[in-house]
Amino acid sequence: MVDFRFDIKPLFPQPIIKVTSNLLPHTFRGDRRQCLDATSKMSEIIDRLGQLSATSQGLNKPVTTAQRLRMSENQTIYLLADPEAGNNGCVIGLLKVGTKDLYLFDEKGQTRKMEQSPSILDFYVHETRQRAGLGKRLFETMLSEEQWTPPKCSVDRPSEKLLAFLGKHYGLVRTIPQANNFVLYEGFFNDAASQNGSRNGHADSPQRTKNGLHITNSPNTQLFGATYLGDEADHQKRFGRRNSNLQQQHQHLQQPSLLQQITQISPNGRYGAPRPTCSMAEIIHSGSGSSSKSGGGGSSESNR
Ligand SMILES: CC(=O)SCCNC(=O)CCNC(=O)[C@H](O)C(C)(C)COP(=O)(O)OP(=O)(O)OC[C@H]1O[C@@H](n2cnc3c(N)ncnc32)[C@H](O)[C@@H]1OP(=O)(O)O
Repeated sequence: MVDFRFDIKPLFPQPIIKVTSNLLPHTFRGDRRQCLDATSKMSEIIDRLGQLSATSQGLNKPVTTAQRLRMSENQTIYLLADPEAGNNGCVIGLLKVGTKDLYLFDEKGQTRKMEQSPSILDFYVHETRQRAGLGKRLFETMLSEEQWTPPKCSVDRPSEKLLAFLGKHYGLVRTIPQANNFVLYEGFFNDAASQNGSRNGHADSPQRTKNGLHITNSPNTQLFGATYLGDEADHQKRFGRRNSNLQQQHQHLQQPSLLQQITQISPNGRYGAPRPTCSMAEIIHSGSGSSSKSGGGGSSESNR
């Protein structure tokens, strides 16, 4: 468990607090001096937990820092503490979520732009307290506060532990292959609400031209060309199964002008630095025939 040189109790009047870009607990009340003191301590807590999370995931730099949260407009960190542990209390876990504008493939392989899509960005429970239900407690609090449901959340390159967590607690197993590092589950695009991804989310409906081609200004379209939106049978007749479509996309990528475009929209954040392979997400992505480095819209938080 993570303790600090200062008493965390004043910052944690309850075990789970929310922190946004002002770097103050959502419960905070105080004058200017207290505010400065609280932000400084919160920064220390966030940086420490962010670093521990990165280390446990084998990342070479943290996805979560106080500085990044301060610069963000739509991210929230949930922190779980045990204020009564030891002399000063200790912090046990962190969950960072936010909304992202993402270009995503739906179940039919059609590109959709999802605006303000709910995303799980970083999640960590201290090693000494894992598998005791604390992750679920943190996650449930987040779902209730954000008014999200699990299938409507995209997950930024989940670790094997997180994949297992989502499978166990929420029955999320079947994924929809993507060309970026976000993992989506079946149900993401379902029903009227999911057309919006969530209360916040909003999907651009694809525009169909006379010849059935779907053209948007999305990175997927820029990279792979327009997508055919005809009936499934017709689709298969024209293009064969999705694999052969992806093969065509791959050939399309060989063209120099497209390679240049890829460079121009080369990923940042999570994509920015090398990371050891061999996570389940890696298997899912390679199984879909798509490259996790081929863009697809929406910046990942780090290179998980
Ligand atoms: C977008 C991202 O943030 S990706 C990165 C996710 N974070 C990490 O991988 C960091 C290391 N892991 C952790 O911090 C934690 O394991 C978390 C946050 C994923 C889950 O928190 P926990 O408190 O362990 O979750 P909780 O106790 O509620 O649920 C337990 C379930 O999570 C999964 N899980 C947790 N730890 C493990 C593990 N070591 N191996 C496999 N599955 C695990 C399992 O499904 C487990 O159920 P089980 O014990 O019956 O097999």
